[in-house]
Amino acid sequence: MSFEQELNIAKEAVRKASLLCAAAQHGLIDSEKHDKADKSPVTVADYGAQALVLSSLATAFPEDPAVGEEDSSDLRKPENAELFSKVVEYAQKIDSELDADSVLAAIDRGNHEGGSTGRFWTLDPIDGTKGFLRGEQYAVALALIENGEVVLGVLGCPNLPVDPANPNSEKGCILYAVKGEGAFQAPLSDIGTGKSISTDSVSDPAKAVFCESVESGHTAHGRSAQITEALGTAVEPFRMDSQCKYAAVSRGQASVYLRLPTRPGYEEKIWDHAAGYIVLLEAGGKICDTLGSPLDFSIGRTLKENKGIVATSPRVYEPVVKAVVASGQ
Ligand SMILES: Nc1ncnc2c1ncn2[C@@H]1O[C@H](COP(=O)(O)O)[C@@H](OP(=O)(O)O)[C@H]1O
Ligand SMILES: [Mg+2]
Ligand SMILES: [Mg+2]
Ligand SMILES: [Mg+2]
Repeated sequence: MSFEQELNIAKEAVRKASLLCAAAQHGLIDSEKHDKADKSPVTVADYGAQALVLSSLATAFPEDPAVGEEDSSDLRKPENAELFSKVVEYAQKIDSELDADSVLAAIDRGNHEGGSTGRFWTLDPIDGTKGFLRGEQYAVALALIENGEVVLGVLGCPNLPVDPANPNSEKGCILYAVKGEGAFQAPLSDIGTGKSISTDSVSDPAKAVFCESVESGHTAHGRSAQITEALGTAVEPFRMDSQCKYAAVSRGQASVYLRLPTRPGYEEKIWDHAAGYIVLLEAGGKICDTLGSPLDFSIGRTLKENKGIVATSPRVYEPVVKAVVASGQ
């Protein structure tokens, strides 16, 4: 098996970060969250999870750079001292060797620019922070990119039921994939016991189950309703936060994940997609952007050459992409 050590380290790092997030989600108080300069939310758990994952990677692979969503600039400001001390407190509960300086240093290992040569990790410590704050779905998403191609991905989904058919089953899944080796899921409580997962085999797009973001600012809900109608289904997409949508398509719970741009200049971030992308491809799925172009992870921190996302099980791919392209911008 290729990337065996990388996969083991990545799974364990995502498991630990998922534990931190789950511990923080219940009863999160105002002083544990913050608005970034772009007005998007961040919490002690986003920072703590980035510190845990990037410090594990720094120990195991000191030469590997990382592209992480968060940086420490706000945490270093005197007015955020309380937020910072909570981050350190949460991180130390999981890894007692971390202190204030090592938390800041680990977070700032995420400052790499990405690109097309060599290898780097990309991390979204909490994808779906808005879902996390609502007590709903979120994911810890970690991927390895080599020469511009995603080669490994791990998704920690602490609130996702282990059995897609049973919403009351144990909650907390880890999904993972290495390029060319299939996709797997294990309960977060026992990450050594992965079972192979695959997409559904629905071929009639009118029977396809669609999913999309909860947030109307992140995807155009009206346009997806038009697309499903054009494909002959009256059922609108179900809504779920984060890369759990890639998990849903990868394990046959949904056939299609649509992400339709809400404003022209927005560039999707590589950490919002890399881990879900490789898990989905290895589960048998297909993916492109809303113009039908392949996703390009080789040009920096964003997917700036792409517009939105269309991710599907294999047999509905062509009709769905055709309908999305026909629905215009
Ligand atoms: N205008 C926009 N269009 C698309 N995605 C956006 C967006 N503004 C923010 N996002 C991204 O949407 C992600 C959440 O995805 P979803 O909507 O599927 O739950 C956020 O990740 P974070 O929560 O990590 O910041 C953020 O990066
Ligand atoms: Mg964010
Ligand atoms: Mg994200
Ligand atoms: Mg995030």
